[in-house]
Amino acid sequence: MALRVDGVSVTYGPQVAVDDVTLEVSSGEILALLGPSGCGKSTLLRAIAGLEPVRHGVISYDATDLAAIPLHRRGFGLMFQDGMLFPQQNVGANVGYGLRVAGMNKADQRVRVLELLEVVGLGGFESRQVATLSGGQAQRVALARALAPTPRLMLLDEPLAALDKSLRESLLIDLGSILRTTGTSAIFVTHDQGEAFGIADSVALMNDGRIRQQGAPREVWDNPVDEWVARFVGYTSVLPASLLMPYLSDSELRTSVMQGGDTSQRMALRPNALRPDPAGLINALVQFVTLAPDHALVRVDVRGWGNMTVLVDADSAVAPGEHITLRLDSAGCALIP
Ligand SMILES: Nc1ncnc2c1ncn2[C@@H]1O[C@H](COP(=O)(O)OP(=O)(O)OP(=O)(O)O)[C@@H](O)[C@H]1O
Repeated sequence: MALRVDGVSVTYGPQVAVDDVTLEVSSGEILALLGPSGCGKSTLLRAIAGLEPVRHGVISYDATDLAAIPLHRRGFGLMFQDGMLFPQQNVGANVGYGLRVAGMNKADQRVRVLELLEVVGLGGFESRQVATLSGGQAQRVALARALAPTPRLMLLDEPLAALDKSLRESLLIDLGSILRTTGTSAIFVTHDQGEAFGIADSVALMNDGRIRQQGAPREVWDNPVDEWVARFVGYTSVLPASLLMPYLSDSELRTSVMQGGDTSQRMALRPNALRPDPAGLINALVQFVTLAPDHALVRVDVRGWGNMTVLVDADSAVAPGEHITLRLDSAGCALIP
């Protein structure tokens, strides 16, 4: 066990920014804290860091309450969207900051700085001025600086948000592999689903200050606990299960629906839940088509169901105004409890 957040609330005046949150990060685990803008992710991270007072609840590390322990003695590394490097210092001095503060001797500092620059792929950069770095290089320096004192937990607040898409993708992979090879536990705050699911062992979905669901990425994808979570993780429609029952071929899912026995049961559908099929029994009218290099998303209207999104192969030509038939594929369906 490592970090435990137990019933924690944080308020700004009358506003409750973090509302009774409980979560755990075990040793070596990467937890992604995912949610829309303003849901309270940064506030929770700042409370864990010791930058925000906790109104209710307890934050502890290895069963020690952190309430009386200030930021610099918690042993946590911090990294933000803007690396906040010290502009007057060169790269080596930036990376060595935490080591100087900890009183490490000069020779050991130098060894550690060079080692960390290698880890983040910036070997040979120690004398460079911060102002001459690209955005991606600056974030690598910020990562090296945070990792240098061997933090027991890294707190990362949207560390890639200021970078362009392709750099974000490659740095995400590097970041994940650096955290894993150094065995560093981490909380990674993001509003980007792809980032969260791409890096994390566990994902906590937050909305309105509360954790709505926490679990392994696959578990959250396959078993969203409610409609909000379902839509947030990419389900595009939610319909009464009774409407879909006649088209479900998967016997296990049919049994679950029947066992639920409750006529208000709902089912969430991803775009891959509906597949074009000449023998399909669901009639749909194509409204518009959005092309991507390897697939297309087709907006259709199904009578009684409303607008639905359908995933089709990039080379299967469908056009607005066309009538097509679809079948229901249980692989893209989830029953909402
Ligand atoms: N210092 C502050 N004073 C007052 N209200 C604040 C303060 N910081 C944040 N808030 C409010 O608390 C709520 C949560 O903000 P927070 O920054 O934690 O959200 P977030 O999920 O990190 O959002 P984003 O992804 O946009 O950064 C918001 O409604 C915000 O306006």
